[in-house]
Amino acid sequence: MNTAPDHTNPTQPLLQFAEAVVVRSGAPILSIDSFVLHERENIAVLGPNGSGKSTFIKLITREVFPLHRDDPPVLFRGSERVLLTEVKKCIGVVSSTMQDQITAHISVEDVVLGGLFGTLGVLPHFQVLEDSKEQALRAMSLMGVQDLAPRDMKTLSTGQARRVLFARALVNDPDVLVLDEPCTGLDPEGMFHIRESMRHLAQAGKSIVLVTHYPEDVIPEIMRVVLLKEGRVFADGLKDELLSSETMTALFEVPLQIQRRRGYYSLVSEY
Ligand SMILES: Nc1ncnc2c1ncn2[C@@H]1O[C@H](COP(=O)(O)OP(=O)(O)OP(=O)(O)O)[C@@H](O)[C@H]1O
Repeated sequence: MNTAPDHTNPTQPLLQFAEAVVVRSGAPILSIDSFVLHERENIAVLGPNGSGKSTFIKLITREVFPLHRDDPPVLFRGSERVLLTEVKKCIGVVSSTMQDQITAHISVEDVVLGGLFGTLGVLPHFQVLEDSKEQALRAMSLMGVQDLAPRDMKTLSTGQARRVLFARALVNDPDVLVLDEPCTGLDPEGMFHIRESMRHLAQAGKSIVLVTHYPEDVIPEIMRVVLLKEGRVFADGLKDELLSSETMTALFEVPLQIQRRRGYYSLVSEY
C-alpha cells in the first residue's frame, strides 16, 4: 500500500475509518464499521451523553488510537502513517472544555499563538516569529477579538473566550474545523454569534465537523449528520431525513419533537 499522503488527489477522502475499535478498561467504547469524510464536507455528530462523540473526535485528531488490524482502521488522506504536525496543521480544534484547561494567567494573544504549536499558550522555548504574530492577528480579527489581544484569558466572559478559542483553531488556516460542543455554556446571544461564525467559516470553504447534543447547532451549511448511540453509528445520512421526531426519539430514548424553520432545526421535549 502506498502510505505517502496525497494532497493533490481529489478522489482521496480526507478521512476513512474501517472497523475502527477503541477499547478502554478492557471493553470497546467505540466501534465504527465504516465512515468516510470527504474534503470540504460538513458534518454534525449527534448523540446522547456517553455515546462516544468525544472518542470519535479524538480518533479524527489522533489523540486516541483504535485496536491494531492488518488493514489500517484509520486513513488520513489515504495514508496510514501521518505526522501529528500534519494533522494539527490540517485540523483546528475548538472544545468547550479547553477554557477550563487554562489554569495560568495567559494573554489572549498567547492562547491564539499556542494554536501554532498545538498548545494552549506559548512555552518559554517556543520561537515566536513576526509572521506568527501576524497570523495570530489575522485569526483574532476574523473572530472580532483583536482588541482583546493583551487581556488575561481568565478575565474574559465565556462568550469572548469561546471566540478566542476559535481564533486559536484558525491560526494555522486549517482545512478542517473540529468543533466539540462549541455552544455549551453560552447565552442565546453567544450561541447566535458562534453559529453565525460557523456559517461564515463553512461558506469560506472550511470543512466543519461539529459535535453536539443539540440539532439547534446544526447550521444550514451542514447537510450530513452522523448519529452515535452506545459507541456505534446509529445512523449516517442526510440531515433532512435523520433530524426527524421519530429518529431523535429513538436516539435519545425520550419523547422528542423536531421543528424546522428557515434551515434550522430545534428539539422540543414532549411532556
Ligand atoms: N478511560 C476510560 N475507561 C472506561 N470507559 C471510558 C473511558 N473513557 C471513556 N469511557 C467511556 O466511553 C464512553 C464514550 O465516552 P465519550 O466521552 O466518547 O462519550 P461522549 O458521547 O463524548 O459523552 P458526553 O456527551 O457526555 O461528552 C462513555 O461511556 C465513557 O464512560
